[in-house]
Amino acid sequence: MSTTPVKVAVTGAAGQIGYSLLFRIASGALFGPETPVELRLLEITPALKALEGVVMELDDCAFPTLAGVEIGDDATTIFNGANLALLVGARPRTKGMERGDLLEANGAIFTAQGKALNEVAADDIRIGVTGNPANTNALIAMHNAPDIPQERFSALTRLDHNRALSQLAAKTGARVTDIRKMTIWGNHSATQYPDIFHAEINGKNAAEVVGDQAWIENDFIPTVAKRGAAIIEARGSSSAASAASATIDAARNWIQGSPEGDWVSMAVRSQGEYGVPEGLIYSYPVVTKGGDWEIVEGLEVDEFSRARMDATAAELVEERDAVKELGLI
Ligand SMILES: NC(=O)C1=CN([C@@H]2O[C@H](COP(=O)(O)OP(=O)(O)OC[C@H]3O[C@@H](n4cnc5c(N)ncnc54)[C@H](O)[C@@H]3O)[C@@H](O)[C@H]2O)C=CC1
Ligand SMILES: O=C([O-])CC(=O)C(=O)O
Repeated sequence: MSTTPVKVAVTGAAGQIGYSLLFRIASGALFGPETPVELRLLEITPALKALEGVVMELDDCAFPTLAGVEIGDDATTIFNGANLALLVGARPRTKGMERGDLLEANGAIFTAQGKALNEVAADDIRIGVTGNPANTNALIAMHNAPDIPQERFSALTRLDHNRALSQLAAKTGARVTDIRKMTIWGNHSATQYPDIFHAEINGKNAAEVVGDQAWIENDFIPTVAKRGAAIIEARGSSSAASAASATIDAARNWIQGSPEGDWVSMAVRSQGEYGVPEGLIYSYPVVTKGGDWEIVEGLEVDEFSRARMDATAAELVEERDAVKELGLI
């Protein structure tokens, strides 16, 4: 085992997703059995006691890969020297809260955390944002960390990607491992566009294998895009274990690379690829290697896809303009 632990900061560590995520990171699911991990856990002050309980449980697992845990409510202390920051904690929308209020509350969190990361994170920092509205929270953090290269920020659409794989597998009888080149375009919201027109099932075009445009339009796309709401409806609270699993998948592929001959979906800073306004954090098909990502370019986009890619971009433009108006970026 190597001796220098990787420092992984997790925010919202006492929350639902945290409760699944921390144990998997500590057990080696992210960096493998040979790499020790130090967890640095950020919470708001009232949640620190609950977080102490979670740390007691982490201790009780006696994970061979867990080299240490630090907890606290000060971002500058917790992010100090972090190599990877998973920003999960966010302010949920509560009754009577307008969209603007939500953006403002989260704006304050991601402004402060962006600044702290800028100040104290390690030079090789990678930042994955899970907390909603994930794309715009990532945008705010990125703008508040001017010394960190913009490509080090991404927002989580891997859960949507995994949901899409699972729905397509169920429809066609394939295994998820038979499917490649799934794409989620745009925002982690109901406007996202899960696209199977470039996907392959055992090397054959997925849309052709399905052969049912009505299913794609009326079933597949809305099921994937509204899955978060369906889980809340059924479970009484939002996806947590699957969100934690996707957070791990996304970070692991980012650092260790996407599978040969395949790609993954990540929301990353647009430089105008596929006609998306520059500067948005927009989900694209990406190939990753050694902590870097590259957008898969040159895919053909028909009218059906274009309309959906534009609609989700328009929503992100609205969110960006709202946070700009609030002076957050
Ligand atoms: N991108 C995605 O695919 C998904 C995103 N989410 C989002 O992830 C976020 C977390 O979800 P849950 O764990 O279920 O929520 P939760 O409410 O159980 O936990 C959130 C935690 O964040 C903490 N927190 C709030 N402000 C903080 C701050 N300034 N610094 C550090 N911690 C802070 C809270 O105290 C709480 O413990 C939510 O915004 C949720 O909407 C959830 C599922 C999927
Ligand atoms: O809406 C939420 O908080 C949950 C969410 O993002 C999802 O499950 O995709």
